[in-house]
Amino acid sequence: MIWSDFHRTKWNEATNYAWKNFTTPTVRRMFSFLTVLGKAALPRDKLKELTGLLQEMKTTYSLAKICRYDPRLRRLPSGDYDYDAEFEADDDNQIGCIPTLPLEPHLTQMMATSRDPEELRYLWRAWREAAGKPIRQKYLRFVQLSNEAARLNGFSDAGEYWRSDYEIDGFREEVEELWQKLSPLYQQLHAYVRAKLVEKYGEEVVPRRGPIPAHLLGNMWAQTWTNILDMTIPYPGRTSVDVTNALRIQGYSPLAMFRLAEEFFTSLGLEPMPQTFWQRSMIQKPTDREVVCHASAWDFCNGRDYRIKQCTEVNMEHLVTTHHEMGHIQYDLLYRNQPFIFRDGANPGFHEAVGDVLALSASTPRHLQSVGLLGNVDDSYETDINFLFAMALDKIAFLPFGYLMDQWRWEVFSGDTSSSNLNSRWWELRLGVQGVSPPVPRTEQDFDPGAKFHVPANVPYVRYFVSFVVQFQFHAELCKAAGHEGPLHRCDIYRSVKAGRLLRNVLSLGKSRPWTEALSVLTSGRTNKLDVEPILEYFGPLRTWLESQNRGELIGWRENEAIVLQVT
Ligand SMILES: O=C(CCC(O)(O)[C@H](Cc1ccccc1)NC(=O)c1ccccc1)N[C@@H](Cc1c[nH]c2ccccc12)C(=O)O
Ligand SMILES: [Zn+2]
Repeated sequence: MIWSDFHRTKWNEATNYAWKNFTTPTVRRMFSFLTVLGKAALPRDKLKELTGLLQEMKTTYSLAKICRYDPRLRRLPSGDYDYDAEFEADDDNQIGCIPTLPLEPHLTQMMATSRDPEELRYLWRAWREAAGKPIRQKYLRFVQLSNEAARLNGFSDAGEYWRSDYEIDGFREEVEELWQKLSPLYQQLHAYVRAKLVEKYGEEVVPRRGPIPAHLLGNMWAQTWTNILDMTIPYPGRTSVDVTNALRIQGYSPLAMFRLAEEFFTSLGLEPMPQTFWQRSMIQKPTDREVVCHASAWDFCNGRDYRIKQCTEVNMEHLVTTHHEMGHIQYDLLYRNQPFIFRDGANPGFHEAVGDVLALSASTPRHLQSVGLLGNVDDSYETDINFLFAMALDKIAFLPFGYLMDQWRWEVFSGDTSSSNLNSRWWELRLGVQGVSPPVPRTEQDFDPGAKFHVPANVPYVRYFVSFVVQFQFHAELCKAAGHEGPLHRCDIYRSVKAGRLLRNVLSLGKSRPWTEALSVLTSGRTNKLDVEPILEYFGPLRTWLESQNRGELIGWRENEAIVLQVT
C-alpha cells in the first residue's frame, strides 16, 4: 500500500464527515489537516511524473561537480580568463577537464577561503553551469504539476498551499512588513562590508556605490558572510569568536561536536539524543558512495528512531549547523507524545529556530571561553562589537536572501514570473533586495536559483526568514526566564533549567495549537505575533557603531551600476 493510497483512504474517510461543524476545537483541527491530501491528490501518472522530476533534480544537484580552476590553460589574448574553454571541451577533452570537485566540502571551502577574484568568479560560474542550468526545463514542468496538485487541494497555486502552513491570512504582507523594518540595518552592514571589500579588491572589482559582486562574500550564494570576517572585522587583533582553529587544535571530531551540542540541550533539562541516534546517524561524508550532503534531520515516527545526516567538517560554521540540526531532533522528541497529525512544528519557522536559539548562547565569547574554545575574553567595548559584527555576518546578512528566495518562487507558482523572465526576475530581486550582482553576465539560458539546494529539492525557504526573526523572540524570553540582566547579546542560558522548562512547554505543543498561541505561551501572553524588536535590540549597539563608521558612505546601492542582465 503506497503512501498516497494510505493517505487517500484516510482522506476519503475524513471528507465524509461534516467536520467543519464539529464543536471540539482539537478534533476540528485534526480534520482540517487530514483533509489536505497534498501531491497525492494528483492522478497516479502525474504523481509519478512529479516525483520523477523531483528525484532527477535532486540527483543533478547532489552529483554536480566542476573542474579545478587553472588560470594557465585558459587565457584569452586579452589576458582574461576564457570561461568558455571550460564548457567547450572538445570531444577528446584536450582543453577541457574531468570535473572532480563537488560542492561539499571542496567548493564550499574554496568560496570561503579563496581571495582571488578570478578563481572565485570561475567557481561561481562553473557551479551554476553544472547545477542550475541543467534543470531549468525540469523545474518549469515541476511547477506546472505542483500547481495542479495545489488546485486539487483547493488552493490557487503551490505558493498559497505553502503559505497555508502559517495559518494566518496576509502572511505574505506580514513577511513584507518584517523585511521593511529590518532592511535599514541590513543596508548599514552592506555599506560597511562593501567599503572593506573595496579596500581589499579595489574599485574595478567592487563598485564603491553599487551592489556587491556575489562571488566575494565567502559563500556560494552570498547568503551568509561569516567567511569574510577576517577581512571585515571591526577591531582586528582583539578577541574574535571564530573558534575554528581551536576546534582543530584541540582535535575535535564531528562526534565530539555533536556531543558538545547535546550537552547544551541536556544542561537545560531537555532531552538527550536517543541511543539509535548515535548508532544510525550519518555525521560524516562517506568515502565509498555519493550521498546528499545538505544537512537534514529525520524523525522515523516511531518514538525511537531519530537521525541526522550531515557531512560535518570541523569548523565554527558546522558547529552552529550541528546545533541547528539537533534542534530539529529536540523538537521531534518533545512532541513525540502528540497525536501523529500534530507531530510537527507550530509553523515551519519554529522548527528552524530551535537549534539556533541555543546556538545564540553557545556562540557568546563567555560561553566559548567556559568550554575552553576561547582564551581570555575581556569585557571591552571592542570585543562586544567584534562579536556582534560576527553574528551580524550570519544573521543580518542572511535576512534578504531568506526573504527573496520564496518571493521569487511564489511569483513563479502564481505565474507572475514565467519562463521568459525566470532568471532575470531572480537577479532583479538579488539586486533590489540584497544589493548583490552577478560576477559574469547572466542570460535566460541560465537558471541560477536552481543552483541552491532548496529549489531542486523543493524545500520552502521563508521558514528561515521567519526563524531568524522568531529565534530572537525566543532568546529574549528564555534569557528573561534564566534571570539574565544586561545586554541581550551577552545572554547565555546554559544550564538554566527555568529557561529549559519554558522552552519545553512551548515546543511540546507541536502543531496541536496555532503558533500564535505558542508565542503567547512563550511570552506569558505579552504577544502572539512575529516581532522584530528583539533582533533589533540584540544588534542595537552594532547599529550605532555601523552608522558612525558609515558616515560619508552611500547607504544602499544605485541599481544602474550593476551588470544586471545582458539577456541575449
Ligand atoms: O538548509 C538549511 C539547513 C538544513 C535543514 O535543517 O533546514 C533541513 C533542510 C531539508 C528539508 C527537507 C529535506 C532535506 C533537507 N531541514 C530539516 O532537516 C528539517 C527537519 C525537520 C523538520 C523540518 C526540516 N539551512 C538553510 C538556511 C541557513 C543558512 N545558514 C544557516 C545557519 C543556521 C540555520 C539555518 C541556516 C541553508 O543552508 O540555506
Ligand atoms: Zn533546518
